[in-house]
Amino acid sequence: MRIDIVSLFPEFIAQCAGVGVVGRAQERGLLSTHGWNPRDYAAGGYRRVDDRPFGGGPGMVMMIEPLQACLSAARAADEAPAPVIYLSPQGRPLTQAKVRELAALPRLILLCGRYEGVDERLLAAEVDEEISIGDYVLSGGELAAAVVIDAVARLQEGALNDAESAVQDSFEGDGLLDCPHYTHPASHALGEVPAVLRSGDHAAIARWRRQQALGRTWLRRPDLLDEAALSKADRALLEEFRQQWRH
Ligand SMILES: c1cc(-c2cnc[nH]2)ccn1
Repeated sequence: MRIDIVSLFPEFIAQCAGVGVVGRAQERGLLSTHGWNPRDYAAGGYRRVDDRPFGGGPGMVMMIEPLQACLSAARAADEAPAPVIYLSPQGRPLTQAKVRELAALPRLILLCGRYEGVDERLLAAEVDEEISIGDYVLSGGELAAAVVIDAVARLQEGALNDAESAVQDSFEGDGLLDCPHYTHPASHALGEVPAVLRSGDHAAIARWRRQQALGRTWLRRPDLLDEAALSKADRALLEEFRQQWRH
């Protein structure tokens, strides 16, 4: 099995993949891992990979272009087809059933975000699946990628010296999924930044972000909604989202 990892810190993954079960699986030729750094595909002297979020707010968002070029290079490195998996809290929870499904593939491409996240247009165009390793926020996707690599390596024939069964951990889920994020450029072949985020109307922006978070949670993780203590305003926003979604 081949795993390509797109990350601003490929050395992190190389360290994790070089020891223990994963290191042994690589030595035995059961698995190979390959790191790709989007900064190597960023234009200009500063090799910029992130920019400020439209609509304001803290942190930075990873830009489309370096990631798109880096993913193209990773894909071209081997003829085997591979799903692109983005590690994020907005993803579907990783379960052992999913690990078994991934472990049976010839190849995976894992995309690790940093900062506030990745421009939503890149995700929409390039990502086949989002996976979360739990309902908490990490500093980036690398630790989650290391978890996926470890879990699928253990299922490679001959990786484990003895018959150990992998245990599926449950997690306490609460809160809502994040809203989509966008950064420069405002216009791109992959689409436009939603106008509200460029309006400068902070109340409208906050409303839109809350509604998107509620709507995404309803669509992707309704189980979390059952747990969340929604205000009257939240319920009205969500109902509006549901109406729009159904039309
Ligand atoms: C996968 C990724 C993440 C994450 C990526 N960047 C910040 N947190 C959290 C949980 N599962």
